[in-house]
Amino acid sequence: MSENVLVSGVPGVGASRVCEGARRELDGEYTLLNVGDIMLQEALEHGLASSREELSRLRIRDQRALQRRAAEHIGRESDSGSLLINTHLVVETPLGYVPGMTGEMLAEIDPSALVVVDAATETIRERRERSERGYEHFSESVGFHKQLQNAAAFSYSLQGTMPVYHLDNEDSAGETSAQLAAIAGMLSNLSPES
Ligand SMILES: Nc1ncnc2c1ncn2[C@@H]1O[C@H](COP(=O)(O)OP(=O)(O)O)[C@@H](O)[C@H]1O
Repeated sequence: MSENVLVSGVPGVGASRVCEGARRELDGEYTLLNVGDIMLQEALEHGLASSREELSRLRIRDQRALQRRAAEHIGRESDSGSLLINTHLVVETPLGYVPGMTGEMLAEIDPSALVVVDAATETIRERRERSERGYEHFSESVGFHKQLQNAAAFSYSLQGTMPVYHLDNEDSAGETSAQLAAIAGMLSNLSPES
């Protein structure tokens, strides 16, 4: 049976790097998808946005439609095997924070586990400054974003049956990747053969 593992982190915490490392360790057992990339691809195809920043500036209604399409895409991908899904549980927009997932998306993706990648607020700020990925449009409210994300994680958990796992990415990203790979591997081993 295939498993879907949702991985979330406040932008800059290192979730992408950790997911990429875990994917390599899992050696083909899981495919890595990034919800933001899928939404951006959909937005490009429909002429709605041409960058991640523009994506977060779309009307909430349009963001919802893109989220729905991304979930459908992921649902189709999960028919072919297990997925590591890098997403944001809480999205920062110029008008405030909005949920990165909806009940409808969760029902479509049906994750087996939700992993929150975490680090100290100051560490996240420093990583944003050092990174070339461009985090300039995010506000300084990293601590608040983290609080919302943690609240969102458990409220999403209540809507389904997935446990929430906390991963500390304060030190070596390689070690955090190995921990994520271990969780994903454990889930695969728990699954009954179908
Ligand atoms: N454990 C870590 N130690 C040091 N730097 C890290 C660690 N994890 C990530 N980084 C760095 O932090 C920056 C943001 O990481 P990235 O994976 O792009 O973040 P996210 O996907 O969470 O926005 C990158 O420059 C990355 O190399």
